[in-house]
Amino acid sequence: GAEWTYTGQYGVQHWHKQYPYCGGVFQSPIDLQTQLMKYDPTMAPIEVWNYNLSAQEQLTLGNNGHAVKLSLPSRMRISGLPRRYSATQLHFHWGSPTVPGSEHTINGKRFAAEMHIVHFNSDKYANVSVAADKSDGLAVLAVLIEVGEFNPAFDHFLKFINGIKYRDQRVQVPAFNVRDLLPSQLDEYYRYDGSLTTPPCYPSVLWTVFRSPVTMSHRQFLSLSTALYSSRAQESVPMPLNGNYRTLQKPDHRTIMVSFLD
Ligand SMILES: NS(=O)(=O)c1cc(-c2ccccc2)cc(-c2ccccc2)c1
Ligand SMILES: [Zn+2]
Repeated sequence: GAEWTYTGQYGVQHWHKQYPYCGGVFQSPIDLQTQLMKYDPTMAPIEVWNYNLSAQEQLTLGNNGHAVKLSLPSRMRISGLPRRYSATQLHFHWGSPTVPGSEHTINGKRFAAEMHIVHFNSDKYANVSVAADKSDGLAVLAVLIEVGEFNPAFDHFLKFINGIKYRDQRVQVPAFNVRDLLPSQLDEYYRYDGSLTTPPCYPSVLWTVFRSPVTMSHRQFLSLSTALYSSRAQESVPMPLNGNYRTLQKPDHRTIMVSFLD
């Protein structure tokens, strides 16, 4: 599609001109505020299937100019949701080394970064392209990231990040256990109906935001937040890729279901 960025003349306030849904309802991300929350005792722990990929398999790590993304095989699945969803990719949103850049906030607290594992409703749709604009098409697992303890799981792809510094660069990386990127507890999460947080902003995402953040070390976070450019290698002026998080959207009278009581 046409160009879009996070700042400037094609920044987040302008997306709706090229992508009408971006100006629509049920947009993401939102601030997960206590007063919008409702405990739902029927929300089961999220279960992941086939997340433990073997190192013999290779995944494509790419820089699409807006984020760093890792392709995932569709046999990776999640359950504990109203339907069964198959994975397609994971990617990250961050700020800068000194400015936090998660997309969702919790009672106004913004975290250093946020990882999204994108799944599509494989019970109902043949592939993610068909599912992407359907109201029951996508389910995204969101993991909030804080700077703290070193996390070896992130190094499975961070050690290759200098191979994809520029837009449209891709490398193959050995697969690994993607479960290790998730918090240890998958039973406590926020749930709401929302949208893609990038154009075309389809209102097609069942969001699951885990309550517990994960950590990566400051050195790992510097690598994620300073290694990439949104410009292509041959462009004369390199444009650092950071601050790739959308502004908070209106709650639009949505209720945020929570799987925990305290
Ligand atoms: N942030 S997100 O989770 O809502 C999201 C989902 C998908 C997505 C991916 C596959 C199928 C369908 C939707 C793609 C992006 C994206 C991020 C950076 C640049 C361009 C697109 C972002
Ligand atoms: Zn995302």
